Amino acid sequence: MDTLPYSHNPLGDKLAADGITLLEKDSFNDRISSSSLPTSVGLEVTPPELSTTSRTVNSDEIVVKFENVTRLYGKKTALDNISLSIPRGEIFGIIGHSGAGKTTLLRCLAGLERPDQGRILIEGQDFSQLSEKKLRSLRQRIGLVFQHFNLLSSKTVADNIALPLKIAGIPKKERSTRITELLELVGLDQHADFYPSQLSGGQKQRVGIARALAGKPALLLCDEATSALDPETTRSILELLQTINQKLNLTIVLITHEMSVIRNLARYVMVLNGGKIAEQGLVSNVFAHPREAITKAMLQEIRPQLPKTILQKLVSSLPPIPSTSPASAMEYAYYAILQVNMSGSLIRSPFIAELQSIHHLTPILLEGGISHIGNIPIGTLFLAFPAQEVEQAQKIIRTYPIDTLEMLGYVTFPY
Ligand SMILES: Nc1ncnc2c1ncn2[C@@H]1O[C@H](COP(=O)(O)OP(=O)(O)OP(=O)(O)O)[C@@H](O)[C@H]1O
Repeated sequence: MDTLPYSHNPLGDKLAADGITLLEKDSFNDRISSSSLPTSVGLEVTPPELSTTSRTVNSDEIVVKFENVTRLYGKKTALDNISLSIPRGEIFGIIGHSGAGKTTLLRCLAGLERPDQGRILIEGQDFSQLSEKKLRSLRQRIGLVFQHFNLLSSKTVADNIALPLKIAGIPKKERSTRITELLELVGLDQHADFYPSQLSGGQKQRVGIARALAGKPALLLCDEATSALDPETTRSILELLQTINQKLNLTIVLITHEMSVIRNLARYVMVLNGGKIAEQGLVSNVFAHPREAITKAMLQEIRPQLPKTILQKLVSSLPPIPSTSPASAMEYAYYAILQVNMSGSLIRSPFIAELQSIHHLTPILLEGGISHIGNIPIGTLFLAFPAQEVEQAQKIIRTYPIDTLEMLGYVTFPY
């Protein structure tokens, strides 16, 4: 008898309890009927929640729509008035700390929970109005990828992928063709007869992805799909998800606590905090111009950091000047450190050279780095200026199209 590793995965437990995709722990005996969904009307709308994009989308291109969704657990508001629209073929990331409401949102999205207020529409169908039976068939339009893969250990790779097809009543010959296609898509065509115990973590997740795609879903939900993987394997799984998104024009929702996953894969991001939307929009905009403290804090994960040796020596203000020394001596003994965040063409300009040659400042580059979101470069520089230069330096730097400028404090050199 197979045992699914649900215990590692709270969502897996909850999904198992609700009988979705991985259905019953041993038997997969829930029967899901296949159904075709009506196409929705073709009115021209621009999703207000994605106002950072100028793209105009047909309403029938919106695969997921939340309208003022609130979900309560007793007195606890797990989701508070959430509105979002996800156009077909997009990769949408949802990020937040533990307890932010990510799992609740995913469960609502998967049709496992009904909102207490508001509406959820998948391909124009209102989840909250559907009977259990219709809800089950709508769930078939949703593929789920789990953090801990949730494969059946006594079944081969091919049989794991076959399960949802069997449940959907797909004939054997068709199943076999589909499995061959899926194995090729996920790069496991040589592994059909392997058992999960013979696979690496990344290969197991490839099987999980193939299984989620078996029913040709309209939407792929990935719940911390790479959190159990090492960085190299994470990269290869993110590349696979990107290939799938492009080849199949499949809409993907990523739930994660890692900004690097959002940066590498998603086009849109929603930051959840305490059940509320902190901010949402194009990843390139939100990353370059984070408005909320929670977003800024989460972005620290992927921005370069000031070396610890310098951080430890930072003081927030210049120490009192000893009566025996002239003020200038004290100023000359200290450097002020500025953090400059910038994006786009400024990164490719001779910014530091200009500070020196045109403005006669003497910055020292302490630390820095550039990441790319799509083809937009986003960079951070930590610059040290002699304390007496820092006011002027801030004024001048603010005349450039930077994203943010922060004065971090003072430090003596050599550090
Ligand atoms: N069944 C429940 N009963 C009561 N409170 C709940 C229940 N499920 C979730 N909560 C609460 O709702 C809030 C959101 O929980 P949720 O699991 O959605 O957060 P999360 O962002 O997924 O966190 P994590 O990353 O730790 O899984 C939390 O405060 C949590 O304690």
